[in-house]
Amino acid sequence: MADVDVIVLGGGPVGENAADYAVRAGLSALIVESELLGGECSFWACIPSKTLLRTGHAVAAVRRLPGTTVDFDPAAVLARRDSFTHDWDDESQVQWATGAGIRVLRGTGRLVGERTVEVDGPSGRETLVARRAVVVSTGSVPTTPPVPGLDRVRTWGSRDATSAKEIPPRLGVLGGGVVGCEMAQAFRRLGSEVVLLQRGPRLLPAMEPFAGERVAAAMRAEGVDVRLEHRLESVAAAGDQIELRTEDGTAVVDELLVATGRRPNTASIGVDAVGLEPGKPLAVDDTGLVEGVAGEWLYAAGDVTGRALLTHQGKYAGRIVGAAIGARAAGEALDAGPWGEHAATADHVAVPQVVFTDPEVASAGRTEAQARAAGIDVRVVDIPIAVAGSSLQADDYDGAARMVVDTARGVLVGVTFVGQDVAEMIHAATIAIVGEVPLGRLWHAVPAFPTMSEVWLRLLETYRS
Ligand SMILES: Cc1cc2nc3c(=O)[nH]c(=O)nc-3n(C[C@H](O)[C@H](O)[C@H](O)COP(=O)(O)OP(=O)(O)OC[C@H]3O[C@@H](n4cnc5c(N)ncnc54)[C@H](O)[C@@H]3O)c2cc1C
Ligand SMILES: NC(=O)c1ccc[n+]([C@@H]2O[C@H](COP(=O)([O-])OP(=O)(O)OC[C@H]3O[C@@H](n4cnc5c(N)ncnc54)[C@H](O)[C@@H]3O)[C@@H](O)[C@H]2O)c1
Repeated sequence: MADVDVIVLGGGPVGENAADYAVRAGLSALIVESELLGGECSFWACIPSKTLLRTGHAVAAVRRLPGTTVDFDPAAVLARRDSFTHDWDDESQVQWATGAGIRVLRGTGRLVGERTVEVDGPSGRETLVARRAVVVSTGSVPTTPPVPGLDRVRTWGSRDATSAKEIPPRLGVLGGGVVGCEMAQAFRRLGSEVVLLQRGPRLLPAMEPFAGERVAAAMRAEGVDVRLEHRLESVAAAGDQIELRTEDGTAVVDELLVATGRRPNTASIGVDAVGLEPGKPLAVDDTGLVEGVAGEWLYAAGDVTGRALLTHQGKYAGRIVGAAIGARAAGEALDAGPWGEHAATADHVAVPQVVFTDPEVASAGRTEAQARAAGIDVRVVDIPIAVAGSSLQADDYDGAARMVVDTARGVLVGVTFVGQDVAEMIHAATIAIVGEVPLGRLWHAVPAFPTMSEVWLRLLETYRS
């Protein structure tokens, strides 16, 4: 038994937020964590991957200005990565949790019944029963495609790439999604020869087409061998190396990063004990309640729901879940309508994402194709990013902006920027989409001169002309 209101299964960024917001709502919370508190994001994903990219981008930015000479030491980049991951020690996160009033239990948990979790930990097996709710936030795991030989050679997953202690002379990357693109460029800039195989016609296929096209062009210009429409037919060990066989030849690499997507981590967490199918995402309503389980006690948030595999969006869902559990426990009516306090409405229409390549890709809301598929009449405005702010930022600044407008409502439904340093501009788009700011009013939001945000003025001028 556990003397606790809420048990959170999985202490990644999402579980931490759900527990924190349950405690803020006056409940007690306990996180069960099998590896490191802070999860994939802090130790193997967002944070280490961005440290591997950041120095290379800063160096490239400086080189775009005349009169500069700059170089960097890959070993120092790896050391900075190690400091951000605290050498894969979660003590500071445990201190945060304790300070926030959250209990942490080390061990591997699984659902065994209503509000009941069994945990195998260092001191044996325990069965815990939550008074109010269980939140599942066990994240996602990488998928492996059925390529002959792949199971018989040494491969890297994203964890191996982000925690690498040495830079391989030749790196193969299978998959041209976000992980594949970010890691291909990071390792290229750290000194690897990189070959990237993408089965489809474009990199970053979930984003606007020009995003992947520009990232591919930039990576090729710096020597990444980007092969589109490329099927990896088989893989074989070649001594200590790995031979990749494709329809038009072979490539030999020292390491092969498989970055072909992720699936929700529900295969062995006991969802069958509550009538759900293992391996499938946990479908939730907008308050985070798991669909198909009676009694309003089982919630889920983050990657495990398959909604938006992004830390910020999962944390948003975690905050909503914690608050919703608190409100239900207090007998309060939930504010669960669109944009209500207890509804993750933004998941459907206003998700921001940044791909931290150079050029960066920053998007919010829907792509043109997604908007049209949702039945929205759209007008699309495409312009280069060519304002005083961008020309000051870098010589020969090369960027592109797209705005997708719902013509019936006169509001933005999607924005994408591609270019150096565009990440920090995307929050304005998120605000305009969430706030459903009429374009007539947005016209009065005057961007400061000479910033890159003047691209907003050009987008609106083009739309009005
Ligand atoms: C290489 C890479 C880079 C990324 N970069 C970004 C980025 O820049 N920005 C961004 O927004 N997103 C990024 N993501 C996505 C981001 O990492 C995830 O969306 C985020 O980590 C999801 O958080 P989560 O809490 O749902 O799951 P996780 O972070 O995966 O946490 C789940 C936790 O549950 C624990 N757990 C699992 N099963 C059990 C069990 N049975 N018992 C107890 N504990 C368990 C795990 O040990 C883990 O700590 C990246 C992903 C990858 C792979
Ligand atoms: N900066 C960020 O926000 C960030 C960074 C990294 C990861 N993430 C998140 O992590 C998730 C997982 O990323 P991911 O890149 O692993 O998955 P993904 O789904 O984004 O991309 C996988 C890619 O692999 C390709 N692919 C699949 N099978 C293949 C095969 N057999 N051969 C060649 N190509 C193949 C797909 O066409 C796709 O482009 C993403 O959904 C993303 O949201 C976010």
